Amino acid sequence: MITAQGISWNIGGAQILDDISVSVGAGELLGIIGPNGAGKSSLVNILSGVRRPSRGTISIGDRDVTRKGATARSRMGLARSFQTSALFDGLTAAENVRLAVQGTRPGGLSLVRRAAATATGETVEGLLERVRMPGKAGALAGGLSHGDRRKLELAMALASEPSVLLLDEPMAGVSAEDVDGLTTIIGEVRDTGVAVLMVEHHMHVVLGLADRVAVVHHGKLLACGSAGEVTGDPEVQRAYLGEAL
Ligand SMILES: Nc1ncnc2c1ncn2[C@@H]1O[C@H](COP(=O)(O)OP(=O)(O)OP(=O)(O)O)[C@@H](O)[C@H]1O
Repeated sequence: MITAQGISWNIGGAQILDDISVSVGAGELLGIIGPNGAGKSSLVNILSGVRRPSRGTISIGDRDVTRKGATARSRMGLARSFQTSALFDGLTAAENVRLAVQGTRPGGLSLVRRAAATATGETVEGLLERVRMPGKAGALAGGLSHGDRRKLELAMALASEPSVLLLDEPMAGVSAEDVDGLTTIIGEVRDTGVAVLMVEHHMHVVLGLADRVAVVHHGKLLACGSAGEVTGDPEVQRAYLGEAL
């Protein structure tokens, strides 16, 4: 569904990404792991169109979107969540989701967007149910726990019924209990046929949930394969020296 080929990114004289190629198919979850500063968020920014790569190409479906911006890519079925919160704290959970749903309406539809999105889209209530927050529709976003805020952000990212979902640390700062809940929800999203690319530091989550895992280190793709393949890779083990894999 989304393919990046030979992506390099230089900025301010520094090479942040070096010849990275990854792809995620429909109904597949690719986990991206790597030490701090490895270039994971930079890769998500380039895939979503927030940043332009110095070299390489990006396709959504069979369309080359390398020169398309974030808005055009979102019209083609791409959605993302951010490492930092993008919620309106003074609005309720339902109001936040409603804004996200309304934001998806004016854009034109494309062939790549999932067929389900050609209808009016899921209702706000449906999205809140999907992230297990039906009872919190009226709660102010600013008063929600970290876990619920992450779920709400996920509901908002799902408002456009994306075919490709990019998640940048969707479980950052949440309790262990909420990590389990979010893991289940993200797995369900993948199982509906969405191509999910997830950057995440919770190693046990990535290794348990991802169909394939890509390891980024110093801007390079160190390994990509099943959880067993990457954890058994000596180069990956060296990159994570001292950390449990
Ligand atoms: N706009 C920018 N200008 C200059 N350097 C940048 C820019 N964006 C990112 N970098 C640098 O690129 C490197 C990779 O950053 P990035 O945020 O992609 O890493 P990361 O793997 O997501 O890290 P973390 O796990 O800590 O979030 C870092 O050294 C960062 O300082």
